[in-house]
Amino acid sequence: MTTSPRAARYAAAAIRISGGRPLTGRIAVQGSKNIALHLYAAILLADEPVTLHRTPNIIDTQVCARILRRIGADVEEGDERFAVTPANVVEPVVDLELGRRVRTTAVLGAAVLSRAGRVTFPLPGGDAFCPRYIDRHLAAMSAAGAEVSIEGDRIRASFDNGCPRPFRTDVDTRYGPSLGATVSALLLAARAPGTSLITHPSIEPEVLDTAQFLASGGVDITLDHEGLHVTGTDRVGGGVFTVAGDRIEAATMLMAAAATGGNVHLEGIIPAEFPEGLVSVLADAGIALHATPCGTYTMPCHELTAVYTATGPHPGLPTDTQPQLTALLTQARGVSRIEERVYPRRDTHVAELRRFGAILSSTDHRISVHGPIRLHGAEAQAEDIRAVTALVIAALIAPEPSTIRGMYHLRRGYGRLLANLATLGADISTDQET
Ligand SMILES: CC(=O)N[C@H]1[C@@H](OP(=O)(O)OP(=O)(O)OC[C@H]2O[C@@H](n3ccc(=O)[nH]c3=O)[C@H](O)[C@@H]2O)O[C@H](CO)[C@@H](O)[C@@H]1O
Ligand SMILES: C=C(OP(=O)(O)O)C(=O)O
Repeated sequence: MTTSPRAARYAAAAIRISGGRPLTGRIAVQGSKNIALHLYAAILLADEPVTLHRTPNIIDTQVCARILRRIGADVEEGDERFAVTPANVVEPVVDLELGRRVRTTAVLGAAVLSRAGRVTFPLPGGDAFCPRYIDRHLAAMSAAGAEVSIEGDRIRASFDNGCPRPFRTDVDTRYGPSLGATVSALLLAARAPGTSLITHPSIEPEVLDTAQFLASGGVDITLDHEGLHVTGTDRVGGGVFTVAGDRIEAATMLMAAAATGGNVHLEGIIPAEFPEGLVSVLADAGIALHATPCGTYTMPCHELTAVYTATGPHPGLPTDTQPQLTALLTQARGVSRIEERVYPRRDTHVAELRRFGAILSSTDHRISVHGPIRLHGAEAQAEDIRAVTALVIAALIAPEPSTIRGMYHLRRGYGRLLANLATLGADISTDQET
């Protein structure tokens, strides 16, 4: 990931927390970071204006808005609102510096290729907790008829005849279906004149919501045992859409509350929006989710229990909740084991959690956590977006003051997480952000 001047400022900023108090109360969940980011790419296909509501106010959406502007779109950013009037002339480049800062760069690249017939984009950024491949994105581009070449960290793709042809592509990887490659393939197929087939697709909400967006714009999409069948159109409609609640932020908040012996009422996300794998591991640990008229409620949990679990593709346990779950399980009775199966490893939080007194180990993709442990205050450094929230949870448990650096990662994905924690009663402050 490249660093911007803002990233350098955030890197020096610290989050200060004095924990040891149960977090209790009611908060509103932001719109989903990952759904919003994939929709920002899909918007590039629309021939009519699009407005998204409930967009999270985070660094990643700001960076993508700038990328869209440089491509030529007329972009208007408001309070949790993002409106785009399509470009008459599409600049077929995902800005090389901005594109290195976000993960959806290859998906943006597919969108520009689909729309403009050619594109140059850099290798994506985002978290760097392990190698994150994009070969299935490039395979979808080739299958759609593009000539694809890689020069250093720059990828070029172009169609001879200026548009994608109907194609068949498989987006499976050794770690399961690729979410991002499924969306890239969808965006290419959406403008191909005929029916394409995407086999072994991811069915994460990011994919289904992007498919719904395209379907409402006139693209015919069906999912069956063979995969996603997509019949493209040469004119994609626009409209108004609302981004679903951020299930990862919601899960983080309820785990923070449970880890401190508190309970939380989450507005803007209902229990059915939490993946089954997450609901069942939380239930095994002793945390039940209840539906309320406008959200989700958790009861205080008196004793957390150790679990054996593994991350997996939707509707399994999301990899993006694994670090927070690791922190929570330091308070659960027994030895917990979590296998990371979406990535070869995702464990930058493990060594940092030890600074709080946690007893845990990590071997390749397996993490073991002993509990319950009385955590103490610590100074820790977060290296990625969910690791930072795992460390925040540890600091909320520890009664002594803690300092966590890595604010950039937090601001990349969460618009008001710290404010929400304060609303629940956390003693939390940050350095002045300039
Ligand atoms: C299926 C899944 O859970 N995907 C997660 C993944 O989406 P994201 O779209 O970022 O990543 P992918 O789903 O594409 O990657 C999943 C795995 O497949 C591998 N891979 C991917 C593409 C490719 O072309 N070749 C390849 O080998 C990756 O290296 C990774 O190990 O990270 C996001 C951020 O953490 C999460 O929100 C998503 O839930
Ligand atoms: C790893 C994540 O983000 P990104 O793919 O943007 O790096 C995440 O959302 O947990």
